[in-house]
Amino acid sequence: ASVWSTVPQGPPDAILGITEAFKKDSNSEKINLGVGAYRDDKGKPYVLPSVKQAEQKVMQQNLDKEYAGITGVPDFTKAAALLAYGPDSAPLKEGRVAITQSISGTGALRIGGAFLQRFYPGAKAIYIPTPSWANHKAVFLDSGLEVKQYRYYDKSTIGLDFDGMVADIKAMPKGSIILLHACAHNPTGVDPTEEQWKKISEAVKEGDHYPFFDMAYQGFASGDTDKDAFALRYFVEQGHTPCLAQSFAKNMGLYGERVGAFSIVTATKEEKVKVDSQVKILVRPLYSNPPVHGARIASTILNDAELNKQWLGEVKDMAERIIKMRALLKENLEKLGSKRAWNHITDQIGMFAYTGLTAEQMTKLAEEHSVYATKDGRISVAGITSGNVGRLAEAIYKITG
Ligand SMILES: Cc1[nH+]cc(COP(=O)(O)O)c(CN[C@@H](CCC(=O)O)C(=O)O)c1O
Repeated sequence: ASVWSTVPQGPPDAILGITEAFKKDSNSEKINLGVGAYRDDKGKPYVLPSVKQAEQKVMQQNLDKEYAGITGVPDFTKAAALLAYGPDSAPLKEGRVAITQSISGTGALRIGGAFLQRFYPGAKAIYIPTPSWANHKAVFLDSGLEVKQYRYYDKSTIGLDFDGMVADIKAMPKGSIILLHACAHNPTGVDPTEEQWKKISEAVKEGDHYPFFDMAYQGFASGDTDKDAFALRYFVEQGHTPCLAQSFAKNMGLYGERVGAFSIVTATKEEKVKVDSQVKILVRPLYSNPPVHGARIASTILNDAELNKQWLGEVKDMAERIIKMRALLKENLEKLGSKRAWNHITDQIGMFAYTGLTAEQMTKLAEEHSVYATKDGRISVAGITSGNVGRLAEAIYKITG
């Protein structure tokens, strides 16, 4: 038999597989609400003008193509840490934040998972919300961690199961690792309020748990990068020493450039130096050092006052377009006479709306109406345009009434 004759056929990716199905559909009116990637009101991918300008600035510098250091472009990682933790962050000012560039958010999560597997003094298990991003479980299992779950989403209210979440945090063995979506929870779009975050911080501290923040949408949720970093910064102010995965895929539209960062808040500068050394030892055999182009673009935007201001405006515009599409979809469904309550569509925040539709209904949406989205009922609101929202509402109404 051939050497690979025993390789089994694997299933298509829950999220990226939707785009494949979408591409195969010849219906000119087809709508792709699958992958969480921003689209403009014409349904086209959007390269931010600030990114185009930053890229031109980078090209004009005629930089070389030498290897970056293992932890990447320093001007990028410094600026990424400042964006996340904020100018008033004590650990940042005291030089206690270890940070490395990563292959976008996924790479940051993977470095984090592997680092925790190697050095976390407690149980090598991570608790992720129910539900969570479809790739979280695989990233952490492949990092060698056990993956457990905590209650997060309440199907009956299509909102946060706050009591369940806090009860589960309190029930976790002391010193457990807990993954928290910093803002714009994927796939539900349901975020804790600031008051609820404060209680979650207390529960995490009570259990001496270790918080791992995944911030893939900073700026993209509310349109304000400081507001979207509230949970992370509050936890740090409360004395937690979290680690953080950052992605610039969505808020800078750098999806394919793979720009991200992984950081760890340490207790002292000495500890930070040791942690840095072990992150380098972990990254070197993984991919040695990261791609420089996307990081140079992001660094140019973050470090140039003019471009940074322009970028913040563009992120706000993207967030606002999504918020508008939420309202339009709800309006259209109500206009059609739908008997269902759709306020969750506008109450939710960030890239996704968790519709509450069943897997069968999502399959029908695709097969009968050429509307493509993930089977869990999540739709990427960014795929909605003023041109297709009417047809989308009709399709949903025909299926749900
Ligand atoms: C919560 C979360 N964390 C990390 C990532 C990783 O992103 P990146 O920086 O590109 O590695 C994503 C992207 N998830 C959307 C994009 C497609 C994907 O699944 O990947 C999505 O859920 O559609 C997330 O939604």
